[in-house]
Amino acid sequence: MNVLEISNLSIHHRNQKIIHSLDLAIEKGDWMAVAGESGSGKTVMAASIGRLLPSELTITAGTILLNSLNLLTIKENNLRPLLGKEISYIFQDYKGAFTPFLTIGKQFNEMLKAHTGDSKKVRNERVYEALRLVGLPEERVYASYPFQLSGGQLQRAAIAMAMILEPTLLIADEPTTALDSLTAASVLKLIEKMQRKTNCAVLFITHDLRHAKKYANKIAIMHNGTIVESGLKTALFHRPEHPYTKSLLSAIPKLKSSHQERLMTADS
Ligand SMILES: Nc1ncnc2c1ncn2[C@@H]1O[C@H](COP(=O)(O)OP(=O)(O)OP(=O)(O)O)[C@@H](O)[C@H]1O
Repeated sequence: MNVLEISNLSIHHRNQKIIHSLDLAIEKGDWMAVAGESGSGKTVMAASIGRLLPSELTITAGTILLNSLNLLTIKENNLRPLLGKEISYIFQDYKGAFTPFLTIGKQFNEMLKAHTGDSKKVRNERVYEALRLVGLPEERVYASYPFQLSGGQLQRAAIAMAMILEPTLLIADEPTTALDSLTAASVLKLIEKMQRKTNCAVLFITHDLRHAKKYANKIAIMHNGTIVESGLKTALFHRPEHPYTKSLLSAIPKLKSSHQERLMTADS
């Protein structure tokens, strides 16, 4: 069954089409990578799912179903509790995941307070466990302000926050672009671990087809505001059909041997 089903989505900026006739389906446990050139509409598409678009962009057609619930027509009051609980986001700008003036622990606590009836003691235990799970020293990070953590630590904390309520859909919009390659690899492995634990669906926006190749089971290729081709990774890599997909694949650096390929994907 599809966790997420986007059908015939169109988004405009005034008279300009940003997204048009876009279809995408993601099943439970899928890691769907969306790749495509800069400006093709990946971020706008991802933001539209949680109705997080800036006001100048308008959804002009389509449906976005999350477990059969149309996110585009439900009332704002009913949508808000789903964000964080059913749909979580991780962004490239991990600094934006946290308010600068509150400790990380306080921000986790507020999140749990908003979505659960847990007591303070239970909330604290859950926060410690969530931070431990992503490999952070829980007591120190709990008491830290965002600026006291490194980029990699902050992105780990952002992942812990995104996953603490075990959402059905995790949307990761270029989560590693701002990180060095070793930290990026560890962050992607962490998302993989969290997905295995919860069996959530992952919508992974990336520039890097090597990341898509390594982590995703399905890939969608975006071009000029729509998805031109999508399907199982193996099929798409071995038998691309759309000319744009073919040109994108041919742009991946050619690898001389499987040994070199292993080296390349190990640090990416
Ligand atoms: N707030 C906005 N107002 C007007 N146009 C916008 C706005 N946000 C995005 N766009 C336009 O929508 C198109 C898609 O942008 P989007 O950020 O989704 O691309 P992208 O594929 O995510 O690119 P990148 O890989 O560089 O992040 C672009 O032409 C962009 O200029």
